[in-house]
Amino acid sequence: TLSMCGLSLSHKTATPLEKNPWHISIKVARPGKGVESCKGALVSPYFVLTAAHCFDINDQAHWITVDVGKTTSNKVVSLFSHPDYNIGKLRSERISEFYDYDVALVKLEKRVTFSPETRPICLPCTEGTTRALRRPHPKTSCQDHERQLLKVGDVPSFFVHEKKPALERKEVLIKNGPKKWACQADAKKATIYVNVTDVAQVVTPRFLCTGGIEPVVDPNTCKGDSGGPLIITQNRRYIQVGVISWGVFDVCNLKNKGKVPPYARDFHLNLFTVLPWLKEKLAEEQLGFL
Ligand SMILES: CO[C@H]1CCN(Cc2c(C)cc(C)c3[nH]ccc23)[C@H](CO)C1
Repeated sequence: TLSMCGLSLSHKTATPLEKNPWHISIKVARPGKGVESCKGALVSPYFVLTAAHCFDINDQAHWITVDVGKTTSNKVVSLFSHPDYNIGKLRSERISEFYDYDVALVKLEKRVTFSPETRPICLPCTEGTTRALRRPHPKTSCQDHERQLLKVGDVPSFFVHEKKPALERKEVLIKNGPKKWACQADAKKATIYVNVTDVAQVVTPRFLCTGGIEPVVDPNTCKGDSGGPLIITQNRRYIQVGVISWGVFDVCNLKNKGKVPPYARDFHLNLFTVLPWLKEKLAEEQLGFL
């Protein structure tokens, strides 16, 4: 049977992981170069969805540890970054980091046993999401999912920031209507994008944009939130629509002394734009892709 996705415990005494049972912490310990911290989401018994920029072409599998539920360092067997991800693609235009298609799947050595603190999140265009959206099966299409989840306008969503031992939910609005263009335009205020003439060079159609102060002040991501899920809640079920990719301003960087500018925006890889790749890589996970 297809196990239920996007379920969590929400009572007062539930633990942080029971409230966010899909939450995954990823660490890459590069000898002589320190540890890179990223987050991810459990999407099936074998796979964790995260950001491609968490990894480097020279990373060895045994440098990567993945904390799932209460067990730490599940062994990584393979890493599938999206084939169109290439952080150095615009180097010739003096744009040092390019985050298009910033998404990856980590395959674990051992399948994960689900438990109250270890459960998968729902992915768009799967049967699990059709059920979570309470849409009549099989009439529901992938386009129906997109229309229902990413409505035109300011779309309520959240990401999870890990502040040990807590997992804090940060509510943000996806600017998916008239505010989208101002959201994207602020990307040019990022330090490394000074040479960017047309923002469309770096903010490609793959991104969802959050942050800023209109209509309300949105919390911002930190570098260490990279790879975590951007989540939409429907009927108390959790559906991942994005992967935290990059931000204009790292609110956790102490040099920034916590003063956050109004142009602090965050960009998330929109999962609806990489469905063929997701479907191919997760073909054996019985998620029932539409
Ligand atoms: C475009 O120029 C910027 C690229 C990314 N930024 C780092 C960064 C990454 C890599 C990932 C996530 C999730 C971030 N959230 C906030 C910052 C941040 C720095 C600015 O801090 C320069």
